[in-house]
Amino acid sequence: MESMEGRENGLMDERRCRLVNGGPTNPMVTPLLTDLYQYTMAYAYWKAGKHNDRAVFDLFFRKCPFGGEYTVFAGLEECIMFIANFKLTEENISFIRDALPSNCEEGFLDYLRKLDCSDVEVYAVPEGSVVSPRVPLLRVEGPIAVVQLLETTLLNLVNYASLVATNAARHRFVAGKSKILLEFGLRRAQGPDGGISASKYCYIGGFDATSNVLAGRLFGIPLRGTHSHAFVSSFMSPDEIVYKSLQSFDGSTTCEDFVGLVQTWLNKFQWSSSFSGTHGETNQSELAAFTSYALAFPNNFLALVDTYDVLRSGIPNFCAVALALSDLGYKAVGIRLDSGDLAYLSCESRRFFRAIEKEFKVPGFGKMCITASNDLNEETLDHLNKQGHEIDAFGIGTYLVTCYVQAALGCVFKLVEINNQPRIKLSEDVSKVSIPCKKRCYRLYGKEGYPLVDLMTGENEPPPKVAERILCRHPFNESKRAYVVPQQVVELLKCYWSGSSGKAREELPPLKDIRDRCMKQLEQMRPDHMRRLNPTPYKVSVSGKLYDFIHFLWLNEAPVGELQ
Ligand SMILES: Nc1ncnc2c1ncn2[C@@H]1O[C@H](COP(=O)(O)OP(=O)(O)OP(=O)(O)O)[C@@H](O)[C@H]1O
Ligand SMILES: O=P(O)(O)OC[C@H]1O[C@H](OP(=O)(O)OP(=O)(O)O)[C@H](O)[C@@H]1O
Ligand SMILES: O=C(O)c1cccnc1
Ligand SMILES: [Mg+2]
Repeated sequence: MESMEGRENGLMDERRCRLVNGGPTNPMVTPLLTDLYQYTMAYAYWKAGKHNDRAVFDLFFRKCPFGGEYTVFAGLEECIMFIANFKLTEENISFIRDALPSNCEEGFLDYLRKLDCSDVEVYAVPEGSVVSPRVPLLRVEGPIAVVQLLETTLLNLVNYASLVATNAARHRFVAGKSKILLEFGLRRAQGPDGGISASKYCYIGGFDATSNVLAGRLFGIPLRGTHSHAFVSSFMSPDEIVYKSLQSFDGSTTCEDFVGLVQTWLNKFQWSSSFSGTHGETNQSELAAFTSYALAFPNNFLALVDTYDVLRSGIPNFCAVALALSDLGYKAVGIRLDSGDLAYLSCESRRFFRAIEKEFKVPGFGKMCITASNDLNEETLDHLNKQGHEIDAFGIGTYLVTCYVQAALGCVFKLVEINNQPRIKLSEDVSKVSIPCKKRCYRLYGKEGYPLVDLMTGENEPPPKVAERILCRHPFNESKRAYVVPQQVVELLKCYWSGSSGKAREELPPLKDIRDRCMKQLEQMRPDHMRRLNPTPYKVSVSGKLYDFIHFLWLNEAPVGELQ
């Protein structure tokens, strides 16, 4: 399916420059896109003279979405652009003044006037990485009042991005590498930002293209599309077609009556022994629509074949037009099925295409691209695979972009250290206890090249070394521990923002590189972590030293109960 051909419109570099200078994609991403309590806390920190206390926060999630054991991290570029451009305007400041209680001191407004992220540092896992619960995706360090003000916006930028990228990756996993995946969700997405974000992050997660024109413009994502039922049903009869001539592909001849040529082909099916009985009269208004589309796009002809009757009308009509094009040296692209039993209809369509290739000696006709759409999701892709089908490309909208199976990822932003003092957040629910300290995080790989475990250590602990045995402990379950001899050690958190400190930081890569990273990392995962049913949990652990410290702090902070 080549219509509206994938245009890698070379915008990637231009886009990056625009972003660096212009800030996040969505102009609503400003310091006011936050919860009120971030400003009330900032005021209270300021009032207590504590606003410049040095804080470290971790942004992480607690459980992989969709019942899986992997998550794709996305949204980092937008976070860094937000931080780089974090500055309150006078208008913002006067709005905050009105939003806070009237007894708040004016001095706070002067403080807000000078506020930016020049004293903030962000360490993050590279965007497009496969990540696991509890491991910080971002570690944000800086004056507590400023970092507190970043919380909601950073969570907003990471939560949906990572959820939908993971959803896309899961659809890719079920569809298989060889299939074309098209994101068709804009009309069903949760508002304009939902639509644009879905297109960007589904591309990272492994989709090939989008129908969303603005996403193509903004991010250089390949654009693809077919046509709708409205186009088909807008035609009444072939008599409507006024401009009937079509030049051959090589420009050497002109067919003055392309409509007639199509009709000749349709008649041939009726007389051919191979096709007799497969169809009677086809729908003439549909034939008119297909013929018109071919006249408009002779190089990119495809047809939505389910408006009237796929096998009795859509397919023979499509084939008649495709064969007429073939007479003039053009190669049709294929069909789209948007209703009915997609497995059955795709197999029958393929059978018809192959029969035509054989009967009329048109090489390649049997390989015509079959696209399917209509409420597709991971589950239906899996069912289609089990039944056997002949679909080459899937157009997926609603279930993909709305993340129908799971509404949110549940990333949180927790204080782990203040003025070099580690902090812990306790909970009755062990999975909600935060892991204290400014940490370093590593991915340890085993002999077979698979990642074995993600390991968190204290900041000043020596890093794990290749071929050296290291104890990895479950952060909360005493009995779960293992020695690991890594064959490769990769540090996960890298510096992406260093304020005005001059410290070296990572470049923000083009979207295509982020997508490549994602594809590569997903391929590297051990297959049992990836399976849809009861996947093996991927291990996330802490060093022995960090384990001891967590439990020391836990006992220190938790009040001892008294039984009466
Ligand atoms: N072979 C198949 N196996 C499993 N699910 C399928 C198969 N073929 C289609 N589906 C799914 O079944 C559902 C059919 O939905 P529905 O009955 O609403 O559509 P339809 O009647 O085919 O088309 P429409 O109402 O849009 O004309 C869709 O979610 C589709 O993705
Ligand atoms: O089904 P989705 O995964 O959301 O994919 C996008 C859908 O949008 C289009 O039609 P639309 O749904 O607007 O109308 P139709 O289904 O009635 O043809 C298209 O034909 C798909 O069916
Ligand atoms: O191009 C298409 O076929 C398309 C685009 C959006 C939604 N449904 C279909
Ligand atoms: Mg639909």
